[in-house]
Amino acid sequence: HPAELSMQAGGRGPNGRPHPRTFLACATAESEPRSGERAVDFPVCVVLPAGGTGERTGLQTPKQFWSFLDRPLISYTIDAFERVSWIQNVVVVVAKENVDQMSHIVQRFAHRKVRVVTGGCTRHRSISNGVRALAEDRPEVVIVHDAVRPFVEEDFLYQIALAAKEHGAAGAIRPLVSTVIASTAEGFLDHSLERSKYRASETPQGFTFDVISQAYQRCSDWDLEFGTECLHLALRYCRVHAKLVPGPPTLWKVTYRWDLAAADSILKEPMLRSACVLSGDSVHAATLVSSLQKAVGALSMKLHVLTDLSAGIQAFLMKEWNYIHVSVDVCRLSDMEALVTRLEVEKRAPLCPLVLIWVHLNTHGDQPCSRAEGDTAAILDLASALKPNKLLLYSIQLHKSEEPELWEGSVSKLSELIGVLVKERSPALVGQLLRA
Ligand SMILES: Nc1ccn([C@@H]2O[C@H](COP(=O)(O)OP(=O)(O)OP(=O)(O)O)[C@@H](O)[C@H]2O)c(=O)n1
Ligand SMILES: O=C(CO)[C@H](O)[C@H](O)COP(=O)(O)O
Repeated sequence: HPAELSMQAGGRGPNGRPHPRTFLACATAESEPRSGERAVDFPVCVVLPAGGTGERTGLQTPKQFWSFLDRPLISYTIDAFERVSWIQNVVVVVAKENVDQMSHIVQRFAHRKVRVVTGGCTRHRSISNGVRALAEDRPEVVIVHDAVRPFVEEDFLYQIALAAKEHGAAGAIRPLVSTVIASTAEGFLDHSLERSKYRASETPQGFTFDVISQAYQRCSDWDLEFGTECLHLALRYCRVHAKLVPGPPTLWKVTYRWDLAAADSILKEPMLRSACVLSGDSVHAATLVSSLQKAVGALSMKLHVLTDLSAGIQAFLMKEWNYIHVSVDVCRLSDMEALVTRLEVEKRAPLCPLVLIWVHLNTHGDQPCSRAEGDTAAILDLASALKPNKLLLYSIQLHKSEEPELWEGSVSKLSELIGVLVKERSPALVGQLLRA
């Protein structure tokens, strides 16, 4: 016997389609300053050079505008600075032809500390323009950070800011991965450097405002054209020996095409680890969730189970990237809409798309559930309306078999599907009915 799935539509427009929803355009929950971090007690501003073309990626789109989960790379980097409460302004330097695009990104992702400035034809010229734009602010310290290094952490920025204030300049370093050698004009080995004595210079780098602005005022056109190192300008033109601070490997610069793939997987990694399950209080749902806990454990995923949408769950709703809503036998569209409304209020302009998986558990009969054509269309409608708002709604149906082997197989399939949906976050599959 097919299960009795009743869909009760709610919150629909005159044409029967769900009302389009709009997230509030305000600061992201992810951008709120984290409490408990150490704060510097002097003014710090940031220059993000983002005026390059990204030639080495071989792509038409400059890498800083390459999209990850529907958000450009530059926006992740900006977010890493905006969430630091003691950073005042972020000057983003872009090529003239990208100023409009950048302003649109600032608006779309509700960046609130950003000023957009036009760059130059080399990295040094772009940074120099960015520093000049801070002349009126005259912060104590200026942090310079490549826009294409999105994974910088607050704790490391704190170390750089403090060292810059104390020593005039400071920069991140990493061990070299290859030995540096010099070649003769004919292409033969001339000499090699003793690798343990050298370090790779990375960003962030910090400078007192006076040091960085004087360095750029005094340096030559040759430096601006061919130089690659701000710390060198501080040494050469201000006699400041920068303090070198060992940084984490995640500071690496997106340079080649495969770096884009690495960035994509690092950005998605935290989203794979957990999901918030709204199970209701039915015994069948509890059985499903307990079996599912074990199955997703194999994917190194944890489930936080909540039995209803009542108060006290705000913390979970805010933190999570993935939600699983379990309905047993009766699937009410209005329940799903209540959850969606709650998520929209709690998450506000999420950094990345949220995954919402609606699990329909059928406990009647021995056949997989079927659904009337209209019900499937209603879910598809709701999912399409939510997609532009970064809520990806999927649905999976499964049958509660009394045969342990069949039941185990279904739960294992369900866990596999959840793993894939959470990992891929594919807009193409929203609203589709999957079967476990
Ligand atoms: N005229 C330039 C050139 C580079 N940059 C920025 O400097 C950072 C580091 O430079 P790099 O990795 O060399 O970027 P691209 O110059 O874009 O890359 P490529 O050399 O492959 O073209 C990047 O954020 C880049 O946008 C800049 O602001 N202005
Ligand atoms: O690490 C850096 C600072 O020292 C810069 O990112 C690096 O110098 C940029 O150089 P290029 O644009 O040639 O990659």
